[in-house]
Order: sequence, then structure tokens, then C-alpha cells
Amino acid sequence: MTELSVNLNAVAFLRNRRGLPWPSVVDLGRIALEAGAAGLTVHPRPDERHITRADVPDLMNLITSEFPDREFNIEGYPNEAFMALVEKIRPHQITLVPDAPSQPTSDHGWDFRTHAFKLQSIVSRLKHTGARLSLFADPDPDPKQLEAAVSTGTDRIELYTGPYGGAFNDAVTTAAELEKLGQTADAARQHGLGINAGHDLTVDNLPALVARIPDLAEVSIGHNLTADALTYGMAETVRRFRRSCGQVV
Ligand SMILES: CC(=O)[C@@H](O)[C@H](O)COP(=O)(O)O
Ligand SMILES: NCC(=O)COP(=O)(O)O
Repeated sequence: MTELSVNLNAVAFLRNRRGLPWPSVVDLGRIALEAGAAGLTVHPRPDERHITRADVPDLMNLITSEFPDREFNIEGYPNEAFMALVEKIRPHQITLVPDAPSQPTSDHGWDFRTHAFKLQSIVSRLKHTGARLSLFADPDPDPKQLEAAVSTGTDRIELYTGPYGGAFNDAVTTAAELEKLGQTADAARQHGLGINAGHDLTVDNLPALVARIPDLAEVSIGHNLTADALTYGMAETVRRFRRSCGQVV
């Protein structure tokens, strides 16, 4: 079954517009978990444009104290500050992305052939936290790329679905991007890697993705989910996204 992890970045972005404590990422995270989300995801970027480092222990405490059967996934670039944060928090999953500090968003995965050696020591160090490791990956079924990903010691890759999600008004490109994702997932499976996915996923594009990648373990979704929550509320939105993942709600 494909699990849904709710990314709270956009909630934090709205909160940060003013020096006020609402909307609360903890309160919205609680509603999402009560509605059946398998976990929460945050991406505490160096500039704290949305999720701050202070948010992270509050959200981990929410899960460990109120939802001990759910997961906390922390995403980020493995600089020393990020490594120290996740080593202190010890989340259930750590997702490493190759983002530069100034990047507007995550818009590409790791080039494993270039970065495997660097990632090996980072993955090895972070495994001592007890977390599952996931590495952000472009849709690229090249066996050399997947072999390099395996050499890092990672448990999973997270397929970058931005090009797929961004082609929402172009059926031909959508189909082509979906097949690239599917072929990459097929290759990853053959190499023993678990498969996550994320970026610009919606209730409309999720069903085809889950159908093409039936063992897709987890999708992490924030931007469009938060937009829908403005219309339907967080609880009903989580239920809508869970149904789009094929879950019986
Ligand atoms: C890795 C990924 O695609 C997203 O989880 C990322 O966290 C998006 O970052 P922003 O919310 O800052 O755009
Ligand atoms: N890893 C993807 C994620 O957590 C959220 O991406 P998006 O839904 O905000 O594009």
C-alpha cells in the first residue's frame, strides 16, 4: 500500500508571513495524522523560509507522544547543521536532497555516479540514528545510476515527480514522464531499492502513478495538498489524497 506523508512546508510558509503563531504546523500536523496520514514530512532549509529548526522537535514530539505508529521524515541537504539536527531528532526517515541553499525548491535529484562516494560516508553516519535513508532521484532508469545509488547504502530512493506533476495540461508529456518514472522504479526494484516519490503530486495525478508503480512505498505531498486544504479542510483533504493512493478510507 502506498502511504501518504504530509509535508508541512507550505503551512509554515503561510505562518511565517507574520510574527504570529498561526497557522500552527503542529495543529495541522495533528489533524493530518488524525485523518490517517502515515506520517509528516518537513524540509528545514538553511534560510528557514518555511519550516524552522524550532519546528522540528515539536513535530517529532507530536508523533512520538500522540501517534507512535506514524513516521517523521526530515528532508534536506546533508551539510553539518542538517546532520547535527537529524542526529539530535532521530526521525524515522531521512531524505537527502542535493539542494543549494538558494534554490527556490527541490528541482532535481542526486547524480549518483558523481556523488556516490560522498554519499556513502554520509549515509553510513546517518544510519547510526536508526533512521531509514532515502535519496532524492531523478527519473533515470540507467543501471549505472541505480548501481551507484545502491553503492551509497541507501534504503530507498525518492523519485522526483516534478516534471510529471508539472505536465498537468499536456497529456503526451504526462504519459512520457510517467513511463520514465515507471522504468526507473522497475530498475530500482531490480537493484533492491525501496521506492518513494514526491513533488507536485495531486489527487489527479496520483492514481496513474500508483497504478504504474504498485509497490510505491510512500508519497510525500505538501504544496498541492495544502492548496486543497484551503478548499476542503486538512482532514478531508488527507482523506481525498489517501483515496487517490488507493487506500480504503
Ligand atoms: C524534496 C521535495 O521535492 C520537497 O519535499 C521539497 O521539500 C519541496 O521544498 P519546498 O517546500 O521548499 O518547495
Ligand atoms: N518530497 C516531496 C514533498 O515532500 C512535497 O513536495 P510538494 O508536494 O510540496 O511538491
